[in-house]
Amino acid sequence: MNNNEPSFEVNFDGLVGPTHNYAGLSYGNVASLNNADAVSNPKQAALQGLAKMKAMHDMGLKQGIFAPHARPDVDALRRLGFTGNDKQILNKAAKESPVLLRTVYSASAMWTANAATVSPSKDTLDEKVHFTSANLNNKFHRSLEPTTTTNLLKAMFPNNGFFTHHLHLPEQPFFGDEGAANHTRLCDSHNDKGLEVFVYGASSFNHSIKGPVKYPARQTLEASEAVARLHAINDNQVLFLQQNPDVIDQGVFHNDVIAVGNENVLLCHEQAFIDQAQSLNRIRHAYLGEKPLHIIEVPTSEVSVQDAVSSYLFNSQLVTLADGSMMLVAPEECKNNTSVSRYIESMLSDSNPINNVKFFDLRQSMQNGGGPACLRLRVALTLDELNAVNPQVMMSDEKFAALITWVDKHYRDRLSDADLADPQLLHESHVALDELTKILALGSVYQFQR
Ligand SMILES: N=C(N)NCCC[C@H](NC(=O)CCC(=O)O)C(=O)O
Repeated sequence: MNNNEPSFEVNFDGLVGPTHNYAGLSYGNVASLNNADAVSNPKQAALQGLAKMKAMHDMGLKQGIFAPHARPDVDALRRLGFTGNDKQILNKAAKESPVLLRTVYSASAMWTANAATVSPSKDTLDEKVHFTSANLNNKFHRSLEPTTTTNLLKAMFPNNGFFTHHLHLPEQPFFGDEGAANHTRLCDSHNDKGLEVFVYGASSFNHSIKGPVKYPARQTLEASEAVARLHAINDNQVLFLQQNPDVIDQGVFHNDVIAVGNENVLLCHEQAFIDQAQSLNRIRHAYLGEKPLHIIEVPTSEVSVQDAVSSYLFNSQLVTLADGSMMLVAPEECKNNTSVSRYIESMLSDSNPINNVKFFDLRQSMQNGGGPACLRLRVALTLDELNAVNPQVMMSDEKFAALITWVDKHYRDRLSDADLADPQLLHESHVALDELTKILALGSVYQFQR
């Protein structure tokens, strides 16, 4: 099965936007709620993200940059009945509904694992790469993202001979879709046909499927099925599994908080899936590769669900290095958690392809429930497809330097709730993003530029 055609997994990381703040908007996401009143540092957040991107680039991996969205989204406030010019609207919202003001300021598009679901050309009937932006219907602040996400994806992947972009699913809870955070691809190597595993939290139509009782299930079975249909994924390359509803109720709001896959490795917690033994057997049975599939199941006795949620062990990235070995790209919180760091040590010495770990300080994002894997959208590409990507969105030493200068010039180092009423913040944000679209050659992707 293994072919020699070169192929790449490119990680497109969300560049943290200038209005990154803590607003407590994501019920079911423990970190978001715990830090609802914290003061953020957008500059540090952006620099932490860029440091990770640069480190990945320096390791020889292909790294891309996903631009932030324009915030505040004043049009959303207009749609909700606020009138006047931008400044008047922001003032009125600050007085009448501070919570709505927070939602339209959220920089949540930084978590690009939720931007879209991507199916590589090796998996699709027409042999094109398919993208469907996620509707992120479960949270109002995130439901503002899909249209701009699609504009950005089209500017990043402009060649319709290689890339197909689908409209996000209906904006309705029955089709709640959170993108690649609930989607893993298993294969011998990125240039082989993969098994696309879609993980859902609940079903909208089938009430015999028991969902969580405390926190919401953000991804529905019906949404996953629709995305697989849109992408025309070959039948033998798709699997739908249910996430364990009990762990959703303990703060595992996306599957990538409890499992991560890369090529022929699936690292997951013992409680990740419903009927775990049967779910894992379905994966083994459907796996198309010839190499051994490594399913590394982390026992509760070694890492509790609570430790998994607080350390974000499973929100690590798992990447294949040039020598074929795999590296865990983990948040620093894993190093500081005794049971998690002990587990990582033992996993690295066990016989499996993962034999290295690198820890990153992503605290600004982590405090909103976003770890290393939340910050990136994986796109597996052939060489021809890679050559068709807008080259200006790819990381390089020069691009890194330009982005650091840009962040230093435009970003504040402190943002609290009180700052959101300041219309100057909107102005600063627009000036910064207008300049960014030139650095990344994106064209007029934002509403304020049209
Ligand atoms: N697991 C993945 N792939 N992504 C993490 C997304 C975190 C995001 N947090 C937020 O949206 C918090 C915003 C706030 O409270 O200010 C969310 O809950 O959707």
